Amino acid sequence: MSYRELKEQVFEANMELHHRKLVVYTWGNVSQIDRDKGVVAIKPSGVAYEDMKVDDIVVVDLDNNVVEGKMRPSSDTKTHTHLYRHFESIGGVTHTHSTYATAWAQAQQPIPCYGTTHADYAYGDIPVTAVMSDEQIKRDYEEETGVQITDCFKDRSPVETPMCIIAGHAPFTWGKDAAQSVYHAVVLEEMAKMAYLTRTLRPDVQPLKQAIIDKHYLRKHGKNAYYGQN
Ligand SMILES: O=C(CO)[C@@H](O)[C@@H](O)COP(=O)(O)O
Repeated sequence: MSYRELKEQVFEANMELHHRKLVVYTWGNVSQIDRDKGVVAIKPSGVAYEDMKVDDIVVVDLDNNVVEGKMRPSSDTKTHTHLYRHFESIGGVTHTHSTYATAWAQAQQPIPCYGTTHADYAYGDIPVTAVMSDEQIKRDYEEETGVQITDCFKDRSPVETPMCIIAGHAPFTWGKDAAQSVYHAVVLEEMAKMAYLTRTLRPDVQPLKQAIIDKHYLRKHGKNAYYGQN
């Protein structure tokens, strides 16, 4: 894929985030990797979605050096590249400050799987990172954000749970490409809203029983999946 094609896909994915009303002003970013070339295209930092153009998308390598582009890349670039280096199957990453997912992040609570809408997309709860230490914040904040995320996935699959919420901050989602990572950001926001409403209606509600989680997740994503047409 040419840099131009990669930048166009990343631009479209960023615009989809805006179109879905998951970002206000500049509060989010989407990237996509070309693993053959070892480069990532990402939104420029601090540019309003209304003003952004394809040529503003910045291409960086996996060590965060700018390879192409006149603008400074997203301030969260190091988190994105950390995820690409550690989750080898992913091709796109999205970060938003969408309201309900961010509320769970600020409450520093994982999002429990209360229903089948959630189980259709993520296998179990949505993990929340640990709160960063002062030392980590000083060391390399954006890289450490990535470390906090990958630490949550030592015992779980980033394919089965393509999303995480960052304590005190906001969500990150990922997928096979930029478009799918945005799709997961939209899904996460709906899941977070439903979970919030569920717990508000019934504070002592328990997570969905495992057999139903298994049924819903696996009928859509398991090796014998039968949901949809593929
Ligand atoms: O998390 C934050 C701000 O808290 C950032 O993701 C958000 O403002 C977007 O930053 P960039 O414009 O991508 O540098």
